[in-house]
Amino acid sequence: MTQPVSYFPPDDPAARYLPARPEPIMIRPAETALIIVDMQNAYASPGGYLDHAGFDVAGAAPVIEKIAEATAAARAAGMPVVYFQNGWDPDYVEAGGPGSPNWHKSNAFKTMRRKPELYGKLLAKGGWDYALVDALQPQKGDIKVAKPRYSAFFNTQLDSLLRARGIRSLVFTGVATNVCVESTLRDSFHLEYFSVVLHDATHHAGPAFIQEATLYNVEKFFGWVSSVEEFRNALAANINPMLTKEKP
Ligand SMILES: NC(=O)N/C=C\C(=O)O
Repeated sequence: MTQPVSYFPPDDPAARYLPARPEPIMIRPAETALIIVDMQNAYASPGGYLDHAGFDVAGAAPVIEKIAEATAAARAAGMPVVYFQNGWDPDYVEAGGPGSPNWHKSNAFKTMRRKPELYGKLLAKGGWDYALVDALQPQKGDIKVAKPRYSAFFNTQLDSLLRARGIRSLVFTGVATNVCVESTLRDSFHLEYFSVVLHDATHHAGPAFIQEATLYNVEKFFGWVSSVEEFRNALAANINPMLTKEKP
């Protein structure tokens, strides 16, 4: 067994050994949150914002199933589940207007300028596009974070909500790997969280190489990369393998 990264004694009985790249990492379920990034119709459904903007969303369907699996495993382990929802009020005041780079760079705004009939629909709170996909609905007690920009740590209560629960590790799923997942994960690194991406529970916006680019960045610079199966197995194990005689 490869020596894992750990911020606590790795033979803690409450800890779980999560295989990951570039090395395994120990997580304590009670100090870990499962993060579900922007699984809204906008990003994961045909007819949503990304689809209108010309991105291929076909890969989102298997990701929805994988996130459901990861969520069930997290719930069974007593791990908090956090849902992000990206967007703005229906008048787009929160989007910033021409004084904000968001108004110029957002592909939702570019699309609405090209197709004015979509104005007030894309990523507008209260609408279908903004809503979370039916298959991934929060349950009572889950944490919901509405975010107005790519990083969920910006202009939200996310950091306080996590710190108040003693969360030290984050496990990321959702869309888009290279935009909101990566932006939030980068900020999490600077805020001293240990972050893992479940690669098969994320989908990118853009060409296939950009998924690999983000996973490379995470593995090399900002965190760890694992899979839903490894996450499920780690949580299902009822004994910390670092306690056994086989430990390195
Ligand atoms: N959730 C995301 O990664 N969003 C990406 C693009 C956008 O919101 O315009």
